[in-house]
Amino acid sequence: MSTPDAAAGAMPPPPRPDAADAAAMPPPPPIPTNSKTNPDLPIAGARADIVRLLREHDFLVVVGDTGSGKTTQLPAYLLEDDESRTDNDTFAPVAITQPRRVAATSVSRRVAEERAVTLGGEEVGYKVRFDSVAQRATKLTFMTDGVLVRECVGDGRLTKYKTIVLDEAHERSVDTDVLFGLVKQAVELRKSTNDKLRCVVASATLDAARFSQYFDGAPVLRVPGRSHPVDIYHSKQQQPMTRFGPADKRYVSAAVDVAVQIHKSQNEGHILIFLTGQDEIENACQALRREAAKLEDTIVVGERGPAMLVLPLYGALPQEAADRVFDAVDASQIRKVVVATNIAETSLTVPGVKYVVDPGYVKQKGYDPERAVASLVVVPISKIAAEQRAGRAGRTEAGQCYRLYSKACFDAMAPETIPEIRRSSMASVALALKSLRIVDVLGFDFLDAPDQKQLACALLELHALGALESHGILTPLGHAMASLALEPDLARAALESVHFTGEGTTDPTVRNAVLAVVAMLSAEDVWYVGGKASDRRGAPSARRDAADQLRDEALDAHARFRHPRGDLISLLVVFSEYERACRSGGERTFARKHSLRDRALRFARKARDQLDAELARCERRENKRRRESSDGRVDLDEVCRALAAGLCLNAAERTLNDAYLLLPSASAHVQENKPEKSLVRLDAETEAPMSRPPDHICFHELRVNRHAKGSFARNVVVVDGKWLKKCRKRVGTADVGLLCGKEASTKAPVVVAATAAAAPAASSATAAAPVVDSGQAVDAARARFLARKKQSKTRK
Ligand SMILES: Nc1ncnc2c1ncn2[C@@H]1O[C@H](COP(=O)(O)OP(=O)(O)OP(=O)(O)O)[C@@H](O)[C@H]1O
Repeated sequence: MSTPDAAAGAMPPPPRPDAADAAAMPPPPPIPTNSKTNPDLPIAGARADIVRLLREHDFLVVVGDTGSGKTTQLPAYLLEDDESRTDNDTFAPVAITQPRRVAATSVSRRVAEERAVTLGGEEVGYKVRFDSVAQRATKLTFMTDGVLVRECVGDGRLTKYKTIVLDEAHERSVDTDVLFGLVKQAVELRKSTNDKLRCVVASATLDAARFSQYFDGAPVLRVPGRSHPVDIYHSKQQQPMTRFGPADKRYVSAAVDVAVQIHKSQNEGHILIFLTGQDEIENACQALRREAAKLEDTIVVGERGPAMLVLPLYGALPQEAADRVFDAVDASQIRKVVVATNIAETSLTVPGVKYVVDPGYVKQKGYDPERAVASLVVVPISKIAAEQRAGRAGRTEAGQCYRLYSKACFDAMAPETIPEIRRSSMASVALALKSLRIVDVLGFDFLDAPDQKQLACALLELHALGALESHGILTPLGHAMASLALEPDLARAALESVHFTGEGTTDPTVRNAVLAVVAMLSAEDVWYVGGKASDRRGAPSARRDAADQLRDEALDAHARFRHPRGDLISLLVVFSEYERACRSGGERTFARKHSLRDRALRFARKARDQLDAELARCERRENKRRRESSDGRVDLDEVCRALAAGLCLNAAERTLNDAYLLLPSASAHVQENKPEKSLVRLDAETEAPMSRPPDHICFHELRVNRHAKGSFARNVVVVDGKWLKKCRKRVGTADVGLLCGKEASTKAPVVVAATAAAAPAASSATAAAPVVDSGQAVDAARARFLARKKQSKTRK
């Protein structure tokens, strides 16, 4: 079927998906007279087409310019159409996915405002990780992709909903890509029933033909027109790039300078600056505040313009801090300067933003499958991202976008962002798919099949962590891991702390301690070190001395928390002392006094409470009883042992010169090109409290430090070699073919062949068969035998 491509608004009338159908089409449903939608937005012209096409097709692709009204208006059209109908064929409840929590919360608030209803009532709500403001019957629920993926885990047919709107589909996070396949499957499952599920895929910029083809030849509706025009200015200079990202951080000071210039010379209107991460943002905020203070001092009486209000916005910010960005202010008195990561790139409307400053970089997740380590790298953005950023300036009035890169540089940008699934750890993706009973994960219907090698490694990791049987079925432990809102390694640690798979009762002090560590790892970095890193290197000596002093003071303040058993236990000490401070009402001063990040502590506390409830559900299912702790003291051996069970695939042992040698990853036995032996070191702060370097460590993160020329294990915990041996006993014993529910073959391992990434999913999975040593061969044969036995039992 060819792709129908419709247009709305000022364009010629949309060609129908099929001419014969069009002739027989019923007239478009009338727009309710009491509509609470905005008739002035470009999407309003396409309203009738949206409703009609969605009644006729299971899938609809809507491509509309940024600000045309896809996010806020389209779901409301579906709701109002329901209200004007008398039959039972309704669109609501509708789930609308957003790539990020700040988008889900702020957009739902906007829609509730437009509809003059209370957020969290029957009409509009939101659900994000660790926070749900919605009822079961809420008709329009905005949620992150991740939340909907997790709902699919519990209900593969998504029976709660009648329509799914996959918004910002171009963002291509792992969750979005998984959702494409899951929603497609749910629509298929409900196709032949009278409880149809429909799906709208919406974006400002996506390859409509590819999406249409993937979603069963869905019609494509184009909605041209922005709410307001945006003038774009390019810089004449080119930022030098290296293999590791921009050559220096000049773009941060350049962005600050441009914002200050705008503030001094331009009319009212808020400014939005895009930077790559929290540290950069906090540094830029400090610089902007310094500039604002200087301006205040030099302003001539009577010439005072609006004062600058500098606000950060990044993913790890707690809700209240993020909310400040959206608070209404009098623009004649205050000019907001919001310094944000790319979380402000899609869906968000910061009312009154008129100027966007875009240096053209983003921090992206990368993944090194050889060492099974995730990393973050700063890379140039794609054209799509640049357009989205510019789009933020024209939301509530005409705007301007200042690109700190040349037009030539823009022309050279990649057209779209590489999907996250192509550059991240697949462990949680594979776990989610397995918990949906998708056995042949390598054959899953992805829009873009991820790297087969990474996916195969993820399966091996999950098997090594005890989440998968050798024939690819999820173990009870794996099911429990999938039900926790955590990465598989941390979920494993949490479940180990309650002896999920073992005998005995749970020691609540150990359980709570592990949960505290896991919650702290889910928050932003708690250790706050004042002074800019760039000031400590190569700055004039006075600035360097001041920065060094700030840093030393912070490290001194942190030293009291540092524990000889490693950073993870130090985090536990911080958390416990913070809790004590909260109980005595001293939480407000605690962070400042000890040079810690208050937001991280508050976030961790909330995350711990949520995890506590989730883990309690698992314990109830397992019928675990809690033992009364005799004296309330935490058995740190048990805490470290539980953490080791989760992090055992990130483990290293000491070599003679106090460097640490990484233990083989779960997939090392099937690697065709064996990875180089990798040495890592400990940070000075981790090492300081230890009387001697430990023999074995596990870690949560590995950082490559280009200045110190080496890799450093971060968030380390000291573990016992015996524990590691026990937790790692499944490492290297699995067969990827079997893990995908197929027969193991004795041929070479497809998973790591140089051509594996390019091979189509299904065929590579069929052929997959790791090379195994004789011990592993026996295990694999036994697994095959058990799988066959199980199959024949099922047949009987
Ligand atoms: N919080 C808000 N305050 C003021 N106006 C808003 C707000 N949210 C949305 N709007 C208005 O509604 C318009 C449509 O917003 P909406 O988010 O629905 O557009 P969109 O097409 O989804 O854009 P994008 O593709 O950028 O997400 C905006 O351009 C803006 O004019």
